[in-house]
Amino acid sequence: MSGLPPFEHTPIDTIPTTVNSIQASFLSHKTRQLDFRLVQLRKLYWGLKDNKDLIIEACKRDLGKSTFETYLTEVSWCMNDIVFMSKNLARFAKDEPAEDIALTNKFFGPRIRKDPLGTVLIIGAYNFPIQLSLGPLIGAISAGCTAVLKPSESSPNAAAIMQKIIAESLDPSCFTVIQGAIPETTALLDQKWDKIFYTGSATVGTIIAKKAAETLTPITLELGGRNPAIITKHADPKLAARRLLWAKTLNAGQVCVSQNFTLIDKEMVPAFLKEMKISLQEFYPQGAQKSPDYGRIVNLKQFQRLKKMLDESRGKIVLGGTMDESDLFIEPTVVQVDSLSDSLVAEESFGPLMPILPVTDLGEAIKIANQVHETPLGIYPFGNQQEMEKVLSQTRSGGASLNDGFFHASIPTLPFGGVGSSGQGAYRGKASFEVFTHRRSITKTPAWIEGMLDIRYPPYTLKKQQKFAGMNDLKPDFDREGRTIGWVAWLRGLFGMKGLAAVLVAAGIKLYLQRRSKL
Ligand SMILES: NC(=O)c1ccc[n+]([C@@H]2O[C@H](COP(=O)([O-])OP(=O)(O)OC[C@H]3O[C@@H](n4cnc5c(N)ncnc54)[C@H](O)[C@@H]3O)[C@@H](O)[C@H]2O)c1
Ligand SMILES: CC1=C(/C=C/C(C)=C/C=C/C(C)=C/C=C/C=C(C)/C=C/C=C(C)/C=C/C=C(\C)C=O)C(C)(C)CCC1
Repeated sequence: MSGLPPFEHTPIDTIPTTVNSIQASFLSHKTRQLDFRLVQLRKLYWGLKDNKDLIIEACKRDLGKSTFETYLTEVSWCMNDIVFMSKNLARFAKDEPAEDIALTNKFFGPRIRKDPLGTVLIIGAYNFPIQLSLGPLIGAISAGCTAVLKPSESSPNAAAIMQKIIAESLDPSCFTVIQGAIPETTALLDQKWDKIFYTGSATVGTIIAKKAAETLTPITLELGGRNPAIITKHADPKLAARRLLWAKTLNAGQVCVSQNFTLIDKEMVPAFLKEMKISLQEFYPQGAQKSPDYGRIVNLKQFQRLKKMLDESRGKIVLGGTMDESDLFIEPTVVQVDSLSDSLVAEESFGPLMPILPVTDLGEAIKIANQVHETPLGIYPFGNQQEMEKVLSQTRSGGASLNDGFFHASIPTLPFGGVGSSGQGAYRGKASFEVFTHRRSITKTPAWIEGMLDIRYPPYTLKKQQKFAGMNDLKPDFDREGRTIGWVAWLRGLFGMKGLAAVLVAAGIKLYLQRRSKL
């Protein structure tokens, strides 16, 4: 008896009614109250704390995740997220004075109200089943939305324990879990949502985006990888090996942001492989399969997909390579490949396979990185400062870690998301609140100002137009060639100043600003 609840598909015919009632709760306005949101968040915190051991057990069963990794990346991750939100929510939710408002418009008190988007659907992925489902849910609760969560059916124990925690901790009229796979998700997508937040593959992301487009439903898509690491000849091979091995062994490489392939200067290959071997031995002295720290592939289907990728590779296995289907175990495996079309480079592995492709120089590495995936989720250059800056300035990606594998993604309050085909929208920290929030622009026109507003009403006259232009038109600080014009020309344009007067005033302003910046 583990105490883990069973995973049970939600009957499909109940889905429309459930969604209707969650929508009705949004329209009851109770989630708009800040106190209500805070209480929900705090109850979820205690629900997680009280069920910590069951979550650890669930992730062990679903993914062979170690207690350490489940604690770090799932339980403590979400609990910290809640404490952070609870401490900052009042600040995030407060009306903001609008930025960049001209003096004449200040009278109308322009401000930004943070409105909840409404009723949202959150669809989770299997690899970090708790974090990738509850992270967005914490954002939705904070923003004042009501929500339905559809966890991944591929991590059924984690899905079931989340359902229990949510049912016991949160207001069931506002937040609920629907369990299931494609049929249940399809039934959910047939409902009208105010936002869909999806984490998973680009293939399913496309299905979601098409469905959402039918009703102009906004979406956030957190999609997949094919992320490059780049090692130049100036990199430290020991650091690169250790850090990239970590990024591919956490959760047995089932991490959307881990490197999918490594482009390595050919001079560095022997040193890098030597250090990789040492690091692997240090991480798992008795071998990865015997280590309690190393996870398993989520299911047989994914195991066989990874095996096929390795079998079809024309590369040479230089480290690891053992597999055990009965245990869903795949050893951390480094394969030296010689072509971009190799099965290990062409597809996202989402497992502990580490192809390395030798290149002649950084220029070639950047060219290949851009060719394989124009906009990956992450990019990981190792080299000197100049080389890493060059990688940043000549590539695009959702995020980047210099001199590391996906460090940026392990900082919980840094906005996280893809770009282009690796996703759209970002969350975590304040961004989790914002992604479920509409920034509603508001003004209030005072009654007493009516006399001054006269110029906006017909009948229109040239005099009214000139008055409006005098008040409203901005003076350009650029000339007809697109060049920024200096202080002297700008003052001349602004005040009609002539020659020496403009030069003197400009010099005076410049001197004043220089002195102030020194203070
Ligand atoms: N960017 C991120 O934050 C992030 C995080 C984790 C995983 N991923 C990506 O997700 C992929 C692996 O995760 P996965 O296998 O759980 O993804 P997946 O796309 O197979 O499944 C994700 C979710 O979509 C649902 N789903 C699957 N097929 C569907 C269909 N035809 N119609 C409607 N819904 C459907 C599933 O039930 C599940 O809840 C990888 O590509 C990985 O890179 C991205
Ligand atoms: C201790 C001192 C210092 C600081 C040390 C620091 C900052 C150590 C950091 C350790 C880290 C970052 C450990 C790793 C944690 C890994 C985590 C949290 C992994 C998270 C994985 C995630 C979120 C996966 C996501 C997956 C997704 C989205 C898709 O699949 C100094 C340096 C300050 C000095 C004093 C001592």
